[in-house]
Amino acid sequence: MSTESRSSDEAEAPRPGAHVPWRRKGPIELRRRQTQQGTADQHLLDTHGAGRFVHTDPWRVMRIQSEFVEGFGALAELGPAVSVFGSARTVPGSPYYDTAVEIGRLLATRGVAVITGGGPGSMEAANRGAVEGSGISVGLGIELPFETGLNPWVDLGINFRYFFARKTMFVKYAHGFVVLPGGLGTLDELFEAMVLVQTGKVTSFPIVLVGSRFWGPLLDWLRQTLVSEGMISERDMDLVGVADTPEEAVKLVLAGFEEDERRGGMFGSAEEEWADADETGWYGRPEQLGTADGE
Ligand SMILES: C/C(=C\CNc1ncnc2c1ncn2[C@@H]1O[C@H](COP(=O)(O)O)[C@@H](O)[C@H]1O)CO
Repeated sequence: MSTESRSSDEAEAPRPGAHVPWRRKGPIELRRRQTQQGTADQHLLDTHGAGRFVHTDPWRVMRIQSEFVEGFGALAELGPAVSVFGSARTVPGSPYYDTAVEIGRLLATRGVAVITGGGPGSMEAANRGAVEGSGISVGLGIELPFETGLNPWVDLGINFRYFFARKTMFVKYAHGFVVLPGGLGTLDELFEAMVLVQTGKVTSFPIVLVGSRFWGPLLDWLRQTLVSEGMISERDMDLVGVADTPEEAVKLVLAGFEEDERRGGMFGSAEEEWADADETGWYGRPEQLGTADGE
């Protein structure tokens, strides 16, 4: 590049041979005052700076990484599992609570582990059902300002600091979602799952909404507003199924799972999945296919 065509930023860059303080830290190059940050060893050994260092972004990246490592390690051998979502405020003894207990129990008796957010309400209920059904009861807790801790029915619990690391576990280790009535947290989890299926980041992943009375108005809005305004396609409405009983919910969520097992594994070939898409309505669209494992 000629000197004339350089941008003003580039014009400030040191010419070869010009003396400017310069350091390299792995892939990062530092010049001038940026070189005066001290070395990693200095930060580690300097007792005055130690407290501040743990609040830096590189340190946070290590913590984030460790959450993935811990989560992958703890759940790698879980076997077939379904994630169950629903309100943290569902009251024990209420119809929604009892429904969640029964869903957890039915999944457990079918040999399917139950994964929840590990909190109170419908999460606790589903974990309780899993224990009552002699199954595996998993809780992926989240550190919140108002600490609630893992519910007492969690047998395998992991506490996360970061929502996004925790969310990865819900999807990576489950073969489908059951979504009970809930508030913002539940809606967040539902829509994230729908987007992952819609965009082909996960495949053969049934999402079952429990309670047509509760979910009906939302589904009507999706159809009447999002579909009619062209924001989603009519086929996107097939990303979710609706059930009104625990038996129906478990049957729907395991139908996709059993279909997948019949094909010989967690992820049958993408081609096969798309070929079946019209019949089952569970799968996204071939033109949106990313990679089967979402990476
Ligand atoms: C609000 C209360 C406790 C909060 N404790 C939670 N512990 C674990 N996971 C939670 C908690 N709150 C929300 N979640 C996640 O969101 C979904 C429920 O949120 P909603 O807004 O109640 O629908 C749930 O699936 C969790 O993953 C005590 O009242």
